[in-house]
Amino acid sequence: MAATKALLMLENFIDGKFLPCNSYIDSYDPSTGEVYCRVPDSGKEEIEAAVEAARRAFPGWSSWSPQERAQVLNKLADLLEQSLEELAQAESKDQGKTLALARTMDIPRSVQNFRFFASSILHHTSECTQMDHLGCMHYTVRTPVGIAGLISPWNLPLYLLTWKIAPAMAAGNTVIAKPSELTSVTAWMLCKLLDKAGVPPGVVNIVFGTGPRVGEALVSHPEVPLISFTGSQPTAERITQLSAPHCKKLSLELGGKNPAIIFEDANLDECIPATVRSSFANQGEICLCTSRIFVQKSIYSEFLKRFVEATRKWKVGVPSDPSASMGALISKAHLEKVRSYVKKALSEGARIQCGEGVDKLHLPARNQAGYFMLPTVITDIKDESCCMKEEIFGPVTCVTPFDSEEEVIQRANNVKYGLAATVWSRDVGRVHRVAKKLQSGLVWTNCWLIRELNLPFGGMKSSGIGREGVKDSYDFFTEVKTITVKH
Ligand SMILES: NC(=O)c1ccc[n+]([C@@H]2O[C@H](COP(=O)([O-])OP(=O)(O)OC[C@H]3O[C@@H](n4cnc5c(N)ncnc54)[C@H](O)[C@@H]3O)[C@@H](O)[C@H]2O)c1
Ligand SMILES: N/C(=C/C=C\C=O)C(=O)O
Repeated sequence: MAATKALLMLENFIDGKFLPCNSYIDSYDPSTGEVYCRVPDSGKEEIEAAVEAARRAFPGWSSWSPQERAQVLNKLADLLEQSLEELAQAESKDQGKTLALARTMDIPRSVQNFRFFASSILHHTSECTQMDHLGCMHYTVRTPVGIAGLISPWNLPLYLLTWKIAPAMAAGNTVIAKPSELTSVTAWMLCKLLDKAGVPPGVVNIVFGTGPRVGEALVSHPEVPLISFTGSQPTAERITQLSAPHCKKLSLELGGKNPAIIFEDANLDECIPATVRSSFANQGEICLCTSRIFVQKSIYSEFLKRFVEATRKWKVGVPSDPSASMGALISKAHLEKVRSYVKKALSEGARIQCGEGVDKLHLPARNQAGYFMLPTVITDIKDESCCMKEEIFGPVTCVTPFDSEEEVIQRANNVKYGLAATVWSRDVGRVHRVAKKLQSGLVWTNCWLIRELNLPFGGMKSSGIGREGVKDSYDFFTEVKTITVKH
């Protein structure tokens, strides 16, 4: 009889202790489609216990100096760095991304998040004004909000969880975090490092489970005054409804339908590989990924030919394969959702230049049930198509020609999202001019995904509310008070 593999059993981490749950959710290895892990299916009871722990820990943690808190965050960064390989293996297995990407992006950025906010918390300044004629001075002070509710998505699990935990802790808040139930393993591994880093019990509590059950229990709890959420717009709408009665502070980092605008003077030797990467990195499961490519008409044919050739070299493989550029999508349901957009495009008369339904996917036998899909390029698609309007969040990108700068700006802006964009041109005046006119919170010119953590990150329109970054996260995770002194 074939030996059944022992399942990895996660536990909630509350008040510095790992606690079992009375029900669990199956979690799958996207590269094989097999259940390999079980995640606690927590609810109100677990949130109540986490709130009690976080409440109890808050007076102590918030009274620590920024220097003392920074020391703990730096120790945590060191411990994460020492566990990089183990964490990368776990992230790759849990999310389906290549091991190479987990090693070079996800885990190093998680380390950087703790180091970055450990440093920045030491350098914030407050404001002061004087009214000499009234014998008054005014100054601001910032204090931690209290218990921070953090909800993160499945595409960059530890990277985006730590992007919230680090600033919340640095500012003196205690934390209740709920990672995605689809990718909970590295959050659980993080919990195993907290005590060794010197994090007092109750400062960081991680409760696992589904959005509607434990997520909503967290969002609607009256003692959690703020929610930092990264995920989809429909979920954000639900969170906004639930938190409204409590007038909670909300940070909402949502989806995108990000354009790449390629002018005829672009350096195609640089632009094409960068735009393949911006379209298909992490299986296209990055909120900043390019999903609409506008190419000036005079170079459209050359660009398309070279872009399709380069896309066909973007290898889909088993995540542990060092030659793979892309791994498996997160779930069977998500794979079917992404495929349905390609079918829809075909039904509208669009052309599939490469990928889904055109080229053949080659995988080992044990991975045939994995959630793999080829990077897919769609052309001859109308701007009104759902493939050009809706976030697909998979390895699918659309290429379409344009004539003038004015036309392409209008078309690029003509979606409900406003998260990121790339602009490719050697004309420096043009890149500045176009970047300013694009309705995006982030614009990369002649590059993609060079992240400056000091500056605001986030989107406009339906891509979210608020920003994250050194000042923006500090402002979000603190309350400001203006004090007037009459002398
Ligand atoms: N702007 C960004 O920085 C950014 C980054 C990554 C992902 N995203 C977006 O996230 C989406 C993909 O991630 P996803 O599928 O995990 O999103 P999702 O909204 O389904 O889930 C995100 C998180 O919210 C939780 N959740 C779901 N329903 C909830 C509810 N009713 N109450 C409370 N919590 C709930 C989930 O369990 C998960 O932890 C895409 O739209 C992508 O663009 C945005
Ligand atoms: N918040 C960030 C998100 C990046 C990609 C999301 O899918 C970041 O880079 O800081």
